[in-house]
Amino acid sequence: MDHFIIQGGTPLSGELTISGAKNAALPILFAALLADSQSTFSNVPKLRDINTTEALLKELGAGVRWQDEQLLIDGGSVDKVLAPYDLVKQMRASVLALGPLLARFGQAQVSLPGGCAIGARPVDIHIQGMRRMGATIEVENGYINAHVEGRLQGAEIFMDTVSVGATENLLMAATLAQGKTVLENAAREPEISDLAKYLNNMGAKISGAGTSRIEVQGVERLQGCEHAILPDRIETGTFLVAAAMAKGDVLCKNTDYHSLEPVIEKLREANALVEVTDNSIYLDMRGRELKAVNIKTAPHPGFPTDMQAQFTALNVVANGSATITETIFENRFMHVPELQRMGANIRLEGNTAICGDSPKLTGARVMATDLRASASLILTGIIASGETRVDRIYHVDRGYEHIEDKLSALGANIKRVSE
Ligand SMILES: CC(=O)N[C@H]1[C@@H](OP(=O)(O)OP(=O)(O)OC[C@H]2O[C@@H](n3ccc(=O)[nH]c3=O)[C@H](O)[C@@H]2O)O[C@H](CO)[C@@H](O)[C@@H]1O
Ligand SMILES: C=C(OP(=O)(O)O)C(=O)O
Repeated sequence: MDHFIIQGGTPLSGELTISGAKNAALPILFAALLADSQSTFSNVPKLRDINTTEALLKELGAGVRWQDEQLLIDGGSVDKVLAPYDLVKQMRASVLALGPLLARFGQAQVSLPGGCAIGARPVDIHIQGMRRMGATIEVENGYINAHVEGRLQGAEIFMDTVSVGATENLLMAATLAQGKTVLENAAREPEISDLAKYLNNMGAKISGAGTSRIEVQGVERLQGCEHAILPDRIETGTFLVAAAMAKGDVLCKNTDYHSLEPVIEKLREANALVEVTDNSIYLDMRGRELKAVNIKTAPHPGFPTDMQAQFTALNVVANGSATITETIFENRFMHVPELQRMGANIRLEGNTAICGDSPKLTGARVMATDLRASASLILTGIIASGETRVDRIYHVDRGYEHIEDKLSALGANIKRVSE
């Protein structure tokens, strides 16, 4: 298994180009299953999760190929409706195959994704919503077995928890349903708006994406089209935090500050100078005092849980004490014991981490437990004195494109070691 070796204490300065968003690309690539013709995607990040998605789409019979940095997906040849355990277990987002397969073929068999390091992550809201649309769904032998006679039927669906994945799955299913679907208490993440943009370009009739009430007028057929994946706000935020922690400066290009407002607000509160243009964000922390900030995660437009671990690391390096409260996932503090091994002064109380001053951070051998936890360990390793080894970096490769190359270009001393 690969690991990273980081020699800490190097300054960070420079610019980088932000990749396409993993969390937009995944639902959008699955949405290509709704069409009987080819879609062409640009700005698709090169990630392990994208490789897994390609493998699953191929398994279902879709045409999948890269051409000149664009990913071409043809749903016309899909001839299977079974998403097997071996692929789904590698990536929870595989459950997003359910809505498109059921809506287009009237049946789907998708392995239950199971829990993961950050929480149990059930998919009951996805299943209940599809039942409301007329599907018969049984969960047995670890699989979600769904079918519907004829087409799904439009329905009014109130989701009692704000769920990004359930909103996406039901939105995709509703595009080919008969009649009108209303999704109430829908998630408002920018990735949902990007999915709706793609679906509308395919011929869907969706309004209200990006608000908590989405209306979908079902259509009989969708066709492939071109789509550029929106920039990754979490990758952007991670690099902004890295520069703030290292008291350096960074220019993130090909990004979108609108989707990052809660994060930028917190970076300014931490005393960073942040300047934005239409497609770039510049952060300068040189010669400034980094101050700890209180964080409470919430669904968009609140502070994103996917930036929580990175801000925990920021607070460890910053002056003063502050609290980090995680409200989305019940177990998203796996990075804390690893950060403590590097000298971090953090105390956990329920769903809150209390971060105090940590006068001495030293390199250590630490283990990545999930994607963003891994990022927090890498960023702390860049600040700590001496050598840090980060094990199990396959988690990082799920969601960060060439993170070691991008950090090295900014001045970090980080090397991938393949065993
Ligand atoms: C691929 C992708 O886009 N992943 C993101 C997506 O995950 P994902 O879509 O899995 O997260 P959700 O928004 O669904 O989860 C939010 C909360 O709802 C709960 N829940 C969800 C569905 C359900 O049927 N029942 C239920 O109880 C979850 O356990 C969690 O506590 O949104 C999360 C919250 O912003 C992000 O951290 C992930 O990076
Ligand atoms: C939790 C994340 O992703 P996933 O939902 O794919 O596990 C993430 O991107 O931080």
